[in-house]
Amino acid sequence: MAVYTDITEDDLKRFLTEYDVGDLTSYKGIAEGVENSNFLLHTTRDPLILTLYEKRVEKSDLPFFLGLMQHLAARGLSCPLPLPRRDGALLGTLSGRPAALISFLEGMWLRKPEARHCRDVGAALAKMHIAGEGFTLTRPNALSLDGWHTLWEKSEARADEVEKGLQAEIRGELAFLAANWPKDLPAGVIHADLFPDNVFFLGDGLSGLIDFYFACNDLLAYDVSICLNAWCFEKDGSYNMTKGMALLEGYESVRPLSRAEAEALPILSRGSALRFFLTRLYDWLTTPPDALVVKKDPLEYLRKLRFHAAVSSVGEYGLSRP
Ligand SMILES: Nc1ncnc2c1ncn2[C@@H]1O[C@H](COP(=O)(O)OP(=O)(O)OP(=O)(O)O)[C@@H](O)[C@H]1O
Ligand SMILES: N[C@@H](CCO)C(=O)O
Repeated sequence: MAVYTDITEDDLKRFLTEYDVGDLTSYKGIAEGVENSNFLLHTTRDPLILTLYEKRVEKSDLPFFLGLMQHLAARGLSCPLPLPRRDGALLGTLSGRPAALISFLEGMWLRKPEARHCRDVGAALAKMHIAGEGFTLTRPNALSLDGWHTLWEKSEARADEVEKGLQAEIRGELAFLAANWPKDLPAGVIHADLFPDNVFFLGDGLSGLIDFYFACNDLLAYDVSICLNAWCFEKDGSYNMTKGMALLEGYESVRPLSRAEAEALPILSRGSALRFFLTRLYDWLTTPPDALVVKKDPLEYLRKLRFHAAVSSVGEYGLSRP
């Protein structure tokens, strides 16, 4: 589930008086997602999503996230649009949390994506990178090298409870990534969490991208590596070359990767696997057993990290280069 903060009908109705969205007819909590509390609202007009921002979202980052959705939507990317209140603000407060209303995006996320969907995602990611150009607000990636260290310090002492030997392995990995992380690759606004549950399909096509709450400024190819990790591995932990090839072809059909970006994919993928390993490990160790949220397996990302650490050429991802 992801309803950490409950709301009352009275409070919600009062909150909605600040907006020109019609009258509330029904609402319900949305079980999916792990970060924020989401509700689906039906009104006498369009359906809406109400998001209450929770622990990992800094309130000072919200203008970046909401402004980015506006910027991308204005440039033709299909993504939710935050609705302004009558006073023009995009953000209000409900049940003591920062809260926003965003437009409802039609579609469903795919439980079993195929290679053709990976191609669509690659192309959509590249379109997002291009649409993000000219967005004037900036937000450094809080979950890059420094953020990984901070997260790791919170879990390190208990890491071997999850798998013996983890402490030493992750210390070595952090040191390797710090010493070898690429610096001079093209950068811009990245989504940073484009997992299958954040991409909607309708009928045969991709209908839009959601959940921009990790978006930030970072290397564009790092975003590609996040998608390789999230879309191109099978449940048994093996890399699916056909999906990888399709995702990369889709991306390059819109924005070709430079040689330096292509060559950096193994280390970027290693870093992005570590990023999701670390947030999952932290949640694994700190989420109370009675919490209604489904904990995600950190070891899935440790296995992916090990795969990337063993890659010796980008051909192993399905990227053909002369
Ligand atoms: N604009 C939207 N239109 C339609 N449904 C939406 C929209 N935004 C969110 N949802 C629904 O709410 C669910 C959770 O949303 P979202 O992924 O933003 O939550 P989250 O807690 O940030 O999750 P995550 O674990 O992916 O970080 C989605 O899977 C989807 O069902
Ligand atoms: N997409 C993330 C959760 C949200 O950050 C994961 O699967 O670990």
